[in-house]
Amino acid sequence: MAAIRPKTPPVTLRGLHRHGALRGLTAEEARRAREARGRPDPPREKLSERARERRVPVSRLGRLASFGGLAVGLGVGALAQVARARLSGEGKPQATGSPLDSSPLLSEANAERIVATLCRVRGAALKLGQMLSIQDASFLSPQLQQIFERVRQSADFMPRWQTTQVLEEELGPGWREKMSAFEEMPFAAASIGQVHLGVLRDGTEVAVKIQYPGIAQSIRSDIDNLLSLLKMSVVLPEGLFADKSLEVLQRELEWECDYRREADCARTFRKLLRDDPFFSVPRVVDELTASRVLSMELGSGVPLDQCRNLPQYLRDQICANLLRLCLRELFEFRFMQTDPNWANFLYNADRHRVTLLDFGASRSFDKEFTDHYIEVIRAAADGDRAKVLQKSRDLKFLTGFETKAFEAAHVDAVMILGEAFSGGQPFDFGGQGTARRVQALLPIMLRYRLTPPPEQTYSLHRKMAGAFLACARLGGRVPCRDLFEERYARYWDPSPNPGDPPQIGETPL
Ligand SMILES: Nc1ncnc2c1ncn2[C@@H]1O[C@H](COP(=O)(O)OP(=O)(O)OP(=O)(O)O)[C@@H](O)[C@H]1O
Repeated sequence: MAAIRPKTPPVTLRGLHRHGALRGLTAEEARRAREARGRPDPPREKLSERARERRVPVSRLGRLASFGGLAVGLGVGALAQVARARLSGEGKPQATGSPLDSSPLLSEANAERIVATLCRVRGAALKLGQMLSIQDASFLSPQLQQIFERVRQSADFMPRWQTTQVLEEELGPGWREKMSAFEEMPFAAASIGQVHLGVLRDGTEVAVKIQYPGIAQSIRSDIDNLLSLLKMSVVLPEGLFADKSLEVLQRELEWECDYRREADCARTFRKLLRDDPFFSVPRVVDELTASRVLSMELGSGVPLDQCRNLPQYLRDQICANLLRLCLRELFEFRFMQTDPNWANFLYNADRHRVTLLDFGASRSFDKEFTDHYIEVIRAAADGDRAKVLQKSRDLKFLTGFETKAFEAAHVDAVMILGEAFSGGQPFDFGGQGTARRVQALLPIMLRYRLTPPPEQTYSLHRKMAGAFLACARLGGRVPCRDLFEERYARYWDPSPNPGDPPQIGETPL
């Protein structure tokens, strides 16, 4: 196999196949990749030092009390902040220009309060916070971004008695006998569950995700509580959290709380990606899975945010595969994992492969939707503004009665995204500021939108934006046009492809 040179020429689709993005690394390449990262592979994630053992408030009243306490604390903190500013003669805090602007409520002390409360109640509010924290910096004020980032890194975990209670209720009293070992201390704490290491009787290591109690029942009230708090502290752009988006968010969170559904989605993805040269999906362990417990084989590797120091050619390959996967999910499987959290992609340098995690936010797309959607991208890639407009109407993204200003902003946004798919050269995500340019159009789009976008686009756009952002942060150069052309040709090719995966039918989505 050809040795990899330190500097490789720009990535092309043929190059991807030939030079290895779509195959594993040799032992020597893996060694170099590890060296480039400067340390050996940790076997798995570790809980942040800031995480603390704390009971999750289960009853609605208990959760409300936590939010109420925060509101009072914030008010007091803000008054103190304003008083201090007056006494020291400071003016109003500087506006950042971001749509979610800062206010005295976001002082350092109040930031602490918000972080502590979100970590304690976890659930929907924490999930919403996480979703916001992976947005581009131009959208959230730096203070809010920092708050959510800290929440993301420091969620608390349940005490042992609460963990055991959920395990017994879900798996029965004999759950412990199904494993030869079970680590009492979780190695990851997430918004709606925490993850423990277990070892099956045959020696297989597994990740046992255990849902916090009361989370599923409190989605609606948690979202309402968090939004009231956000509205107290920041100016939310009109239309951003319109009823429709909240409805969609609520439904997605309900899906995420159903671990049986997530297990089904993981099995489906494992089947769909069984021959993929770059991505794998861990096996679901049925006997340790129920509505609030999900066990899967342990994946090894590091989350993508720790791949920023890899050599350029490896980052290019990772990014190309991320986009290849997005296109396959949407236009081949019509089934997509829509949570773009970096932590859901574990890169294993030894195998030069990525293990996919977290299928709770998976959903399917109907053929009529993808038929129109692929043509919107086609038109954008070809620079055809009139067709972008027409296809957006076909997609019901626009009614046809919008103002000219709105139509122009919409087409501009699509064309900016389409740039990635239009050039003959690999697209350099590091240098484009794509997300920032689209964000600049948001005020008009939020203000003049006549119809809520089709339901399927909420999670799709979150995923696409997340994938673009991941590629930008990794500074990847990707032959997007080639990837799209290949997918487009296959999409409209009537002859069944021998390599095509089976159609999904069994997953209730
Ligand atoms: N099979 C696995 N192998 C290795 N690590 C795992 C596995 N499953 C989960 N984890 C770890 O646990 C973390 C949380 O798991 P997961 O993302 O499935 O939970 P979640 O509640 O959906 O989290 P989030 O709120 O981050 O979306 C992952 O980011 C990863 O670090």
